Amino acid sequence: MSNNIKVIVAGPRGKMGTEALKLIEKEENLTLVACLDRKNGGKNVGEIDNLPNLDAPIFEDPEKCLSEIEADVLIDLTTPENGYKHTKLALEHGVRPVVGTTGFTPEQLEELKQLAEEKQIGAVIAPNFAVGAVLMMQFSKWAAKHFPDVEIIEKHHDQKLDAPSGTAIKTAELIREVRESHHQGHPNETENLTGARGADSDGMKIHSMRLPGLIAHQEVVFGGLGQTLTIKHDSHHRESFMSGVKLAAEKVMHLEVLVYGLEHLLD
Ligand SMILES: NC(=O)C1=CN([C@@H]2O[C@H](COP(=O)(O)OP(=O)(O)OC[C@H]3O[C@@H](n4cnc5c(N)ncnc54)[C@H](OP(=O)(O)O)[C@@H]3O)[C@@H](O)[C@H]2O)C=CC1
Ligand SMILES: O=C(O)C1=N[C@H](C(=O)O)C[C@H](O)C1
Repeated sequence: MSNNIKVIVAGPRGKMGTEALKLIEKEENLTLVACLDRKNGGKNVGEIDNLPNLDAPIFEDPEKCLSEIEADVLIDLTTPENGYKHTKLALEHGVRPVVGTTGFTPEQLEELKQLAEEKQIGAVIAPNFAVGAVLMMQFSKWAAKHFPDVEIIEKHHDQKLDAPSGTAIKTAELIREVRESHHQGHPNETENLTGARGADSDGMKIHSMRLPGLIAHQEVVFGGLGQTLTIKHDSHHRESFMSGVKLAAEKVMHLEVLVYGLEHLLD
């Protein structure tokens, strides 16, 4: 374990960013050296209402932040567009990105992977930092070997920007590694209301629900002759993601490539 990891957090006022600051506040081996926000530039974290009382400057300009601050890791919990820009800039400045932000395109992921390889800098992009969710995805991959007919139902709070969730996309990708590509349902089925059958990923269906009161939940439902199997995970609180964020911040210090998914860091 690295002793003192100097961390920049992007998106500190967000739901996840604030939770990440609380994590850093209580972990002795993590030190907050700056935050990247889209307001409050020039202020100190400790001055901002509802944020932990941590002593670190806030920057609005990512280039300035990464040039002026000596940091080991950038934890990004922002939006797809900004998260991608921050990750790229961090790699260019030799700062290891730990990215929870979802909604990157496959092309962006590939570009970031190549950049990390070129710079020989570790990076972690994890669509879900909750260990239970990682297990749910791995169990689903196993189940899909035996049950090739599967639908994914992901349920999130109604402030979420991207659909389907990064977790649902990653689950479908893992299932695709073992499932023979085929259309599901009746070959002549019609949608009398557009979208009724959900999004299509290689014949698998993905359904996205957005409601107040939800946090982050997913069910992977497999159907076989005379039986169904449901693999389900619920994050009831954003604390559920923080042990994964900590693990990623520690492990990324020893990586020289980009890894996509927390499963690559778990024993
Ligand atoms: N990997 C995982 O385990 C998890 C990933 N996520 C993902 O993390 C991301 C954040 O989620 P969540 O915290 O719920 O979202 P929030 O909307 O609560 O937080 C996002 C924060 O990012 C800020 N922001 C936007 N653009 C910038 C920028 N250019 N520079 C600095 N800050 C910026 C926003 O500022 P403002 O308030 O001004 O809009 C906001 O405070 C999402 O992509 C989500 O899918 C979420 C949960 C778990
Ligand atoms: O936006 C969220 O809240 C979450 N986003 C991630 C995703 O898109 O999968 C992880 C988790 O589901 C919460």
